[in-house]
Amino acid sequence: MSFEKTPGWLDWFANPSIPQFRLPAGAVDAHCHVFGPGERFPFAPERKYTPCDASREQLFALRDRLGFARNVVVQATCHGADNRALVDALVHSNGMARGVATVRRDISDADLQALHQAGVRGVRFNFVKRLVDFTPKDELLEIAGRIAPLGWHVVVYFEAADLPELRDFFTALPTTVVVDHMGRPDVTKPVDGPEFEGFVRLMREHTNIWSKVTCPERLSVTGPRALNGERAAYRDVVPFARRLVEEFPERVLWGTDWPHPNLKDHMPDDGLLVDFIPQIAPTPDLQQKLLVGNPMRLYWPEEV
Ligand SMILES: O=C(O)/C=C(\C=C(/O)C(=O)O)C(=O)O
Repeated sequence: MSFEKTPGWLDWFANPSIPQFRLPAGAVDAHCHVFGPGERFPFAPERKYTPCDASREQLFALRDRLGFARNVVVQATCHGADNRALVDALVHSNGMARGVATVRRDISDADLQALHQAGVRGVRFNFVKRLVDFTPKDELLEIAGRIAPLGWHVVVYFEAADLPELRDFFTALPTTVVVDHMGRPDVTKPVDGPEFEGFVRLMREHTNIWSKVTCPERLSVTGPRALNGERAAYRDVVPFARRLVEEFPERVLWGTDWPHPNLKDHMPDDGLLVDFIPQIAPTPDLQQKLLVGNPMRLYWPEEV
């Protein structure tokens, strides 16, 4: 079956630069996806976008080029709750990839066990309206109750404006909760303004809540333009990510978000994204926790 990409779709960056920042040994790309290939793993009928293909082989080649050792592959909404492409990537990673799946309330215990065997260690609850249809909170709580005994966690993706309405639901979850992309803050607002302060307070008051300090390319208004010839970019996102890294050094994760779905104005050079890391995690200790210690504790606890 062939699929026509959403009009205007931006394909992932074909020839990413080698980062100047040398990743620590054992670094984990803790947020990335695989798309199909559609011929082998059809995209879900209920999807809100149709991407290009982005195979496990291409993901692992990027991993090696950038200097990562491991991946956490997150189910993309274009595959709905059909986790076959994700599982295929995990079982062909020689144990170097773990996964975050999307499941529905009717999934059997046997299928949950099979996902665990393949390397899945979490489920994703997506609240971004342009990506998914509404799922009742009671269904999500039921799923969370079923995956908690497996030692899994819940990854949540939402728009900042929706946090007030979602806060009580997040704090009721019986697992570790990992927030995608810092809850998508409006970086044109002050980093110590009421909006982001609300997110920081959520993490401060609930030590089971983590955040990915990812996707400057999605959040930035200043964009990828480097300053004075430096390779640094997305400078307006730095204060937000750096605040979380410095205040919660044991509860942050980083990932490329390759192959970068639904970007509209540019496609980032993944090597440039890696060079963004020292700006938000300015010391070797913070980099070690962000890139190795924290993701290993969450996804490979048996090896820690
Ligand atoms: O890749 C991301 O994390 C962000 C996006 C898409 C998804 O997460 C997805 O389709 O699962 C987005 O903002 O469009």
